[in-house]
Amino acid sequence: MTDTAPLLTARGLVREFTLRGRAGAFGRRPVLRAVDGVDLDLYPGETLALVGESGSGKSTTARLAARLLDTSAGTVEFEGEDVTRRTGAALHRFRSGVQVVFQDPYSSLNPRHTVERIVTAPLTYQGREVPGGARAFTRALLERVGLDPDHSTRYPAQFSGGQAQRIGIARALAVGPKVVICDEAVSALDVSVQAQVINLLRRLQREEGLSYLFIAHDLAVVRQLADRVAVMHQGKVVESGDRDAVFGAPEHEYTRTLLAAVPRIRPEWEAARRARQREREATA
Ligand SMILES: Nc1ncnc2c1ncn2[C@@H]1O[C@H](COP(=O)(O)OP(=O)(O)OP(=O)(O)O)[C@@H](O)[C@H]1O
Repeated sequence: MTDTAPLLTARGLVREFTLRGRAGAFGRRPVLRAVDGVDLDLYPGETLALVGESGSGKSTTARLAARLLDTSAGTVEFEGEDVTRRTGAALHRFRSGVQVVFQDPYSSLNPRHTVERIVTAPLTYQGREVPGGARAFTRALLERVGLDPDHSTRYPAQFSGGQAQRIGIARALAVGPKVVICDEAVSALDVSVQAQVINLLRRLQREEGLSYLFIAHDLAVVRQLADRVAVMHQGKVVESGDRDAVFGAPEHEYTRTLLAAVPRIRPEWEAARRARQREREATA
């Protein structure tokens, strides 16, 4: 990885939130440092997973890297250019390169808009033409993510959770990004649906050379997808490296605790859960 330049780089990222509540000494309100000096490098074609317990700062880091949130300090670079303070058209150009898929597909898709309007919105928002027209463009995108192209005039509520997440992925792909930041993108899905969406992400990466910054608290999912892993604890990256090295021989005490806390799914529970899922699908 080191002989290629990283696509997306974070250096010394800091984000503080001013908390509500009574001001303390000198009239200052309490401040929470959610992200505390994070360095990250995402290389072309790889998946870098950001793991850590709830509240460790993963989502805030993702939002800073995607420029959805302003930094308190530190820089974000994309393809070697500092994008930390970009606005307007320059920010749009950055957004064409870096897209986000969020956790909850239903709340991140406008329920009153058709799929066609949803997936072409990033282009129209940026004032870009939709190549080949909205209908043909949407049909092609739906096919790419494994959905029926005839469903482009449907609304989000007419899709299952897994299908809705595929629409979220299609929307991210619409602008032709090199980086997709997946912020707990498969966490809300049932395990079997999760596996299908993970396979889709893998296929898209293979076919299109995408890079993923993959935020997840589920280490089993991370094992399936990540090339490298960065472990966050209290706003800092405490350990990072190749997936097998981090999982196989964790150096930091916190990583060992995190790995030890992974619930082992008992095979018989998983078999029963799958049977229930099949039943639900058969009666749907
Ligand atoms: N807008 C905000 N205002 C105040 N505090 C915030 C805000 N956003 C995040 N935080 C706080 O920052 C810390 C880090 O949150 P963040 O969501 O980044 O963690 P996380 O590792 O992604 O956790 P989770 O997996 O639960 O989403 C938490 O203590 C959270 O409460």
